Amino acid sequence: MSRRSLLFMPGNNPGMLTSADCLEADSIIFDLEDAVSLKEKDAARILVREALSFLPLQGVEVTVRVNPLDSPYWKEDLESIIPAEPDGIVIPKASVESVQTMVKEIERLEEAHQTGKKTKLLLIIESAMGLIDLRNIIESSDRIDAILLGAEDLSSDMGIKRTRESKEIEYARYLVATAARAYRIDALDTPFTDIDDVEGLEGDTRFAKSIGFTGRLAINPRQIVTIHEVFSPTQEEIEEAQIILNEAEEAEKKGLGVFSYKGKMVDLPVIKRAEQIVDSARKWGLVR
Ligand SMILES: CC(=O)SCCNC(=O)CCNC(=O)[C@H](O)C(C)(C)COP(=O)(O)OP(=O)(O)OC[C@H]1O[C@@H](n2cnc3c(N)ncnc32)[C@H](O)[C@@H]1OP(=O)(O)O
Ligand SMILES: O=C([O-])CC(=O)C(=O)O
Ligand SMILES: [Mg+2]
Repeated sequence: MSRRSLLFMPGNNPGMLTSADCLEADSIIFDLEDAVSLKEKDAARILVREALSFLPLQGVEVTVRVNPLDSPYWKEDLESIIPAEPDGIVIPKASVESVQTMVKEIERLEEAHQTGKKTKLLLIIESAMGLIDLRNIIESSDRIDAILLGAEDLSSDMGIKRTRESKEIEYARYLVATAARAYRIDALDTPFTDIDDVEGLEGDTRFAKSIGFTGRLAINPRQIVTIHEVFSPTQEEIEEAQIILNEAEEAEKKGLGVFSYKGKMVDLPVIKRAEQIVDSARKWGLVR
């Protein structure tokens, strides 16, 4: 599954939860972790379970971010949420140990409640250790569908300051994007926290896309349009990709593996990129 946007909603906010399927996000994350205060943990867990069970939630992927392994909440979170069959569980502060322990519990609950579903995992990499152990973490379960970078916790773990320019998280971004692409799973970038800075969001998202991210997290519905615009191919890119694919078909008939288009060489990698563009345009309804 490829997602351009994943919108966070604090799990204790019923008004937001009920808007989940009408905000146009590709995916929603009902949060039980850092957007929910300690006093509200129990209330949020119940509300999210009810939302999953009784809201229509059609046409949008719905996942739940549980609390981390070193908290007293994660087990109760899973016990309450897995029977309500979310599409995925988002594991914060991911490590090999947290993935393996939570997968065991998820499997037990799926079996006990006969959910008939293989819940996907989306992992947040948000510590220095998480970054250097990335490969082992991704290989620790076959349910992992996406890697998310969590730059706020990462900065706090590293003792560094977050800036609008984000130079300080560049290495982490390259690592996460490259590792996720190596395993053919979604590479999802950290949220842009200044919700009023549309220009900043756009520039930062363009950079993320340019190094291999396939989507990013959002914290406010107003950020979705910009994120989708950046992660969707433009009409010009789609038209050019279609022309290249047509020309490639003609070249193939003539037995040519390489040809030129607008003075530039077209060979297999270029054709593959054109296919990717047309596939994603189809997926997002930008072409028939
Ligand atoms: C580092 C991390 O862990 S990030 C992940 C955890 N963080 C979160 O989940 C935060 C989610 N976002 C939010 O709570 C809010 O967007 C805030 C606090 C950042 C800003 O809130 P506001 O200033 O009220 O935003 P804004 O004025 O744009 O809200 C407009 C409308 O959108 C709604 N809205 C805002 N954010 C969201 C959201 N994430 N999901 C759904 N609806 C939302 C508001 O409820 C409001 O609705 P209304 O007009 O019916 O009252
Ligand atoms: O991963 C995220 O989306 C946000 C997060 O938890 C962080 O930045 O610490
Ligand atoms: Mg975090």
